[in-house]
Amino acid sequence: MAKLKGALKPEVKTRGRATAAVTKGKQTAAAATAKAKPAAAAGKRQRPAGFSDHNAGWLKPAKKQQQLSESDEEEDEDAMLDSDDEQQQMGSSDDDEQQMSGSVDGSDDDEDEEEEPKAAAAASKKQKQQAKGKQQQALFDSDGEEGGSDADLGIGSDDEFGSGSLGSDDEAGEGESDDEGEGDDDDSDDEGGMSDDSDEQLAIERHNKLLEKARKQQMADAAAETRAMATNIRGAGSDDDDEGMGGDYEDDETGLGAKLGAPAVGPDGAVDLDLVKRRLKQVVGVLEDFSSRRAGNRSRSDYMDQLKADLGVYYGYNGYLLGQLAALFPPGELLELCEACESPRPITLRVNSLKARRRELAAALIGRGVNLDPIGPWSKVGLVVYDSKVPIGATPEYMAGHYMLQGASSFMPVMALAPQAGETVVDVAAAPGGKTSYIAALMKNSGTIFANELNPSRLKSISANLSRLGVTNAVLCNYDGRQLPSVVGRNAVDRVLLDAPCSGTGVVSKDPSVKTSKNAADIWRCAHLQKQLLLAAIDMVNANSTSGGYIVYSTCSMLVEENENVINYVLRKRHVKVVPSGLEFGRPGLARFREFRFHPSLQHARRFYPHAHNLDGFFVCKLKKLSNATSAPGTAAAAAAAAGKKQQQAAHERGMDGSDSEDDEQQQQQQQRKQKLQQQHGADSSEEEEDEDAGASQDEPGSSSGEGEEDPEADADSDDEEDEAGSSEAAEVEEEGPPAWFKAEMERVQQEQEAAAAAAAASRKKKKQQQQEAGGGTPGGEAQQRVTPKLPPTPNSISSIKKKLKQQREQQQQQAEPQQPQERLQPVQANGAAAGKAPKTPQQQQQSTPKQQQQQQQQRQQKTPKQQQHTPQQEQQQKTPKQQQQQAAATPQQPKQPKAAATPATAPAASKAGVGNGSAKQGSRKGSRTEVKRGKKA
Ligand SMILES: C[S@@+](CC[C@H](N)C(=O)[O-])C[C@H]1O[C@@H](n2cnc3c(N)ncnc32)[C@H](O)[C@@H]1O
Repeated sequence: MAKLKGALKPEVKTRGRATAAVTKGKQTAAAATAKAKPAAAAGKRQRPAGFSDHNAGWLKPAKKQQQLSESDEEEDEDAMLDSDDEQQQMGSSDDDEQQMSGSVDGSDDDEDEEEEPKAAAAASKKQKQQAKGKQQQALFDSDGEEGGSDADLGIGSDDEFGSGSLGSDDEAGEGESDDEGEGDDDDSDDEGGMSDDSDEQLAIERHNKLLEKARKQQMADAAAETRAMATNIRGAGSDDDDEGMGGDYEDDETGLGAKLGAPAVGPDGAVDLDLVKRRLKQVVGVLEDFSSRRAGNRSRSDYMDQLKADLGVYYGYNGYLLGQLAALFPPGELLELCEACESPRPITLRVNSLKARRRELAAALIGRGVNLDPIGPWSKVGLVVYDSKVPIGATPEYMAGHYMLQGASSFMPVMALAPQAGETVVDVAAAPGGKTSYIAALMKNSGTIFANELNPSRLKSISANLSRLGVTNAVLCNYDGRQLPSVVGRNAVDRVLLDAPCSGTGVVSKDPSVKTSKNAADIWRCAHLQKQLLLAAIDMVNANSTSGGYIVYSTCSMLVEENENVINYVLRKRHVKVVPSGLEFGRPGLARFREFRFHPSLQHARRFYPHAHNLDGFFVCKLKKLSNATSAPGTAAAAAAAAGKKQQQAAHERGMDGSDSEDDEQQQQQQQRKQKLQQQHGADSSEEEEDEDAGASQDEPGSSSGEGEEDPEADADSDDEEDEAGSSEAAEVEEEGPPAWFKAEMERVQQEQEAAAAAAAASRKKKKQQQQEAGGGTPGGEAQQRVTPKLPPTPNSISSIKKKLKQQREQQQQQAEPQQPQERLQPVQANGAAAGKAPKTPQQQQQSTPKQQQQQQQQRQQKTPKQQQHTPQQEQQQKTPKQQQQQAAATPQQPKQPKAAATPATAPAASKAGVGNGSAKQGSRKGSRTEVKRGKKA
């Protein structure tokens, strides 16, 4: 078995510098042996984590560009996500874990030796690539648009280099002056090492395999060294103990390289990072097989404490962040994550489909010496750049706006948002505009994008990027995102993207200061702002949008407080639900974390990790707005109102049917429990059952979601979820339509109307009696009795309320107005025809009092055939809650229905117009409209 130090060793030494005095002794040896070290044997194992790609034949790296085939044409159209890839990616961590614990057994030695020559070249390549990490980064950092100084080096302005972090927004401007991109020439010979491999394997896959192999070898070396060291210490000659922490070392912590709790120092008394690394791996091995490998009576927390301490020393994280990450990942993965965060993610670009096609752009760039591949089958517009002979942010194609330098993870939120042509979309936190421009491309430059950014100094980066990329449908705004609803409007847009400012814990590789600079207070501050921004984002979206009604929330943080907990918060505050994002890979969001219990639908959210997906740490969650109500059904106020109303109803019904008090109590308890659940809504409920109950309150019938158009699978998922969770709340939402507060207001208005109508009826009755007493009865009065429609039993609708209101007003008018004999006949005559009733004889008409005639007119108008086609419920459903609200507000002063109703001022005009010629066309506008309609019907 090769006993050489891994290719990553020099990198390891570099890492430790910040936090420890480094023992230098072994570094040279590590560096010297690294080139001879077989970094990897490609292709014989399961695919490593990283980009997956089924487009291997699509384009070859630079040296193979002549092999470009016309069959590639279809790729852009047909690239499909392959879930197998995800399985492989997800499964890769298991694979890694096996290697971690099993690498000491040397089972892969033969394979290593066979592939050594090729792998050595690859390792050398890898080393150079790592050394060039800064060079690569500089390709992108040279950003004239964001304050970069060197125009020669490109003008890429990329969200990767824009800061998502609070308080460090200007990091985007830190572009390094870089002409090192040219230095890539030197490495071109090495590319053969990569391209010699099977054509079936993409370079990125090979790259990952090499990485993985190197890591595995490094672990094997470390284990061997550990054994050797332990052997030396113990004075025993055997180094055959492959059991690591098990076997001989069970009671001897020297197997760790350093005892638990002891500083890992070398002979010179300085911290020995090699020793730290070895202990890290050994401790991980023990923790993954704790019962058989722990030493003596050491507890798990002893090992965990050691793990965190060593991670802190080795990688430079502070205790707070390590605690958070350790709660998120099992030990082996935590180590992988820390390791992955030490190297930059692949450089990627997004083809601007407004100006270019991927295949053509790729060919052009390859021609300039850019070594690239499609990013993966999950994107039709992404390219991954391995290296380049030219500054990738300064090519003619870049200048012409054919592409945007953009981290692969930043594709995800826009893909989840899935903006449609012609929509109105808000990008709440837009600088430097990477996602905005992608949105514009998906919308084909149609509709409107409000691209907002708080930091004025970052506005120019958006402006420059959008201009270069040919985006013409964006409006730049400079507001605090929390104010946007009052600027753009509430319930006014189709979709909102909130790519929120965050702690940046997912982009440590770009900003290593995050490792030490973030504490609990920072995270809390971020989360607080994120919640406010997300509420504002939701408030802008129109739930009744025919094509949209969606909000996507994303962060480049891995912390639950900034992600799932923010979503869970808004689920309680607004009437939204989590829907599948449509992203086919990424790990599911968390429904449980530490003391948190989130809504189960949070599993629809997606998490991306550097070590698992070769992407920045990222979180994406898609929400569907269910109604434009400002309070969600889950809020305390809404729950109390709903519960109170139901209790009232139940009590009323029991009063009628005589249910016993035990039922009452049970029902009350049920109500209280439901109310409590709605208030807690998962965040602090501890039982699974409660989560599910709370879940029901988030569901809605799929019919109104409109998801099917863009995400059929999402629809199916939603339906499943609704079925599972039960739909009692959903039915309530669907049936009742308007929110609770609105209905309560309607009921109040209705009660007032009914009271007024009853008073008016009593008054009428009294008057009638008086008339009868005075004149011996009036046929007109009888007629009125006959034609007055009996109002339907108070449906909870605006139209019925309006009818009642109108009726009441008419009653009042009748009582207040002086009678005008000249005009009294005309409305009745006309109305009689319009309503399809047998016209009364002149005699009958004369017998009706003006009030009665007016009443008859109004009643007939209220029951025009058109109106009769619509039930009050239908009318209600046809209006948005906002319209209903406006209508309700306007109803008492300005009843709009029926349209034909003549006001007291216009009625005489209409009457006059009808006199003599039977035509209403010469009447006033209102009157004539009414009369024309009548005329036609007649
Ligand atoms: C993650 S970055 C956005 C990256 C951008 N979406 C892209 O893809 O190019 C977050 C941005 O939010 C901005 N920001 C911070 N607080 C804000 C607030 N209250 N309102 C709006 N934007 C804010 C920051 O200046 C930063 O530019």
